[in-house]
Parts: sequence; structure tokens; C-alpha cells
Amino acid sequence: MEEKGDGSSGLTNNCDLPEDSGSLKSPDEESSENSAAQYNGDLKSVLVTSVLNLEELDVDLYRGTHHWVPRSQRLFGGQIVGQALVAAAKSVSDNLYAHSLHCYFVRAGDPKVPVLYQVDRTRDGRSFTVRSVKAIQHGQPILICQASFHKLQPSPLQHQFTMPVVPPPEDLLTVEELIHIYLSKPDLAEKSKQGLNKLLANEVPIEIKPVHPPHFYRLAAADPKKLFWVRARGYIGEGNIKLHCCVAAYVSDFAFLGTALLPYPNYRAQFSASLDHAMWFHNTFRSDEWMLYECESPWAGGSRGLVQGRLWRRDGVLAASCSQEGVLRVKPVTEPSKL
Ligand SMILES: CC(C)(COP(=O)(O)OP(=O)(O)OC[C@H]1O[C@@H](n2cnc3c(N)ncnc32)[C@H](O)[C@@H]1OP(=O)(O)O)[C@@H](O)C(=O)NCCC(=O)NCCSC(=O)CCCC(=O)O
Repeated sequence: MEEKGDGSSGLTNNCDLPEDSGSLKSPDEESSENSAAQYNGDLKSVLVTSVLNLEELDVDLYRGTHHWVPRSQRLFGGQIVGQALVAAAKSVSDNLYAHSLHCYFVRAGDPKVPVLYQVDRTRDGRSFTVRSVKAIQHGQPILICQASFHKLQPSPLQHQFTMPVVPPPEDLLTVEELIHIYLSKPDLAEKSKQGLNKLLANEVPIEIKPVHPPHFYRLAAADPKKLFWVRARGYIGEGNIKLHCCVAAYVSDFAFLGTALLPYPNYRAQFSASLDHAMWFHNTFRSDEWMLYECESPWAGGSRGLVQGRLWRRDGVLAASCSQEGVLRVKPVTEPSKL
């Protein structure tokens, strides 16, 4: 997401955007969530029913529309990547699964018009199949993406890092719950209140529970690392592995680049936008079930920052890895703390 110096950008650098949650939920209520029974079949994930449900215009040509548009008023990168992967996946056979994608965001997406996705069937090999997708608006590419698909091929070579030990999602608060707590502080400045209420009004189709709750107006420098539980809102269900990869592509860009800003509480992002996004899918997973997103930034410099992430299934299996570089132009914070 692009950040402009509007006085509230600290809200999104360090934490994660919520949608209006209404009332707070108990851990017991939380633990029974995401069962088809609880949703009575009508609370389907809007990510799947709307954002990733592309309209077919012609052979290998699709149109995607938007659900949530960030405050920056440029399209959310995760949406464009997720839709590009949906378009690519439509042209490969059912026994092939996305194992990686590599994208460049070459122009800001315009939220006022839909996006066209043009798929080029670059190669169909015996084991691997490659697709190139161009996302187009106003006749020009906004994203170029290569996605590669692979047949399931078992191997005795198997290893992965170990998932960090963190509290389970049932023991943590959602971003909305945290915002309600901040809003209840009696000495909160009016400007801060407005910023927090704006965040609550967002209709982001994913849910987030930070492991280390963020300071919305942060004061202390922190290591460029963050951990949060994340899942698509609503029910998607088992089955379509390809679809869960597309949802994960959407989710993985969320609050990712902000990791690089954590060591710099005295600077605010004046302009930030992701330049590229890469993903590798390792194992099957359900994107409507809690996954731990472990994000870190090994480097920042020259007005850019690099972030890397791992998406863990809650049973400790590494589901996917992600990588992104973004442009980060900052200015010193001059205002005193609002809390
Ligand atoms: C990255 C750019 C902007 C690069 O294009 P460009 O023509 O080279 O543009 P630019 O020269 O960088 O200008 C952009 C802007 O930066 C300004 N600028 C330029 N140089 C400086 C400087 N030294 N100091 C301060 N400001 C500078 C320019 O004046 C431009 O500002 P402006 O847009 O005119 O207000 C472009 O390719 C682009 O817009 N690509 C698309 C990026 C994108 O939309 N990514 C996906 C959305 S970001 C996202 O979704 C991440 C969400 C993360 C989260 O939620 O945490």
C-alpha cells in the first residue's frame, strides 16, 4: 500500500488493517469459527465470491473487480497478484499446482476501473507448466507476472525450518478488538480517534491477530520482524488447492512491507509501494484457517526495503514463502505522541 504523509500513516506501517467487527468475541466463540455450520452457508468468503471470481471475456482474457481499496487509492498489490494467479491457473490442467510466482508492479492500479488479465501460455512441459500474465488498465500493464505449475512429484528430500513458538490465535485479540481498546483510552487525541475509526470502517476481507500487539502510534524502535495469525474471512472449505494458493497470494501482501519500517519510529512513510512480489508454495493449506505469517526485513537502504515471509499452517507445516522489495521514501516525524 502506498503511504502518504497524511498524519495517520503510522497506523498502517506497523500493524494491520481491520474491518468493522461490531462486538468483541470470546476465545470460545473464536475456536468454533470457520465451520460451514457456523456460517450457515451464507457467509462465504468475499475474497472468493467476489475478488477472485474473475469474469471470462475471451480465451485467456479475464476481468477482475475490486472489493477493498486501500486509503492510498491505488489498488492493493495482493489483489492484483491473487487475480493474476487465478487467471493463470484457469489455463492449466487440474493435476498441476502453482509452486511459484514472480511479479513486478509496474504502474499504480486505478480503483475506478476493472483490471484485465491477459494470459500467455508460455510453455507446457512434462512436469512443469509456465504462464505469463499481464494485468492491464487503460491499455497499459500495471503488473507482469510469471507463474509456474508442477505435477505432484514425491521425493525423499524433505526439510523445513521450525515454526516459531507463539500463543495460539484463540489467546490473541483481533486488530479490531485492539483498536476498540485504544479507542477507549480517555486521553486519546481527536485526530488519533479519527484515524482509528477510519481503520475500523475498512472492509478488508482478511482477519488478523498480531502476536505482539502493535502500538498504533509507536514510540520504540523494534527489530524488523513481525508475527501475526491471518486467515481469509468467511468460509471457503477444503478441496480447491489452487484457489487456496490464490487467496494466500492476496493475503501475503498485506502489511508485509511495513516490516521494514519497524526499526524507524522517528520516520513516517511519505511514499511506499511494493515493487515486486514472489511466492513459493510448499504444501497444501486452508487459507480460511488461521496461518502464522512470520515476516522479517533483512535489509533496507537506498529508499528501498526487502521483506521476506513464511506462512505456516498451525500444525507447524511450512505452507508458503514470500519475498518482496518496496520503495520506501520517509520523512522525520515531527509531531509528539498522541497516546
Ligand atoms: C514504483 C513506481 C511508483 C515507480 O514509478 P516511477 O515513475 O519511477 O516513480 P517515482 O519516480 O518513484 O515517483 C513516485 C513518487 O515519488 C516521488 N519521488 C520521486 N523521487 C523522490 C525522492 N527522491 N524523494 C521524494 N519523493 C520522490 C514522485 O514525485 C512521485 O510522487 P507523486 O506520486 O507524484 O506524488 C511505479 O512503478 C508504481 O507505481 N508501481 C506500482 C506499485 C504498486 O502499486 N504496488 C502495489 C501496491 S502497494 C501494496 O499493495 C502494498 C501494501 C502493503 C501493506 O498493506 O502494508
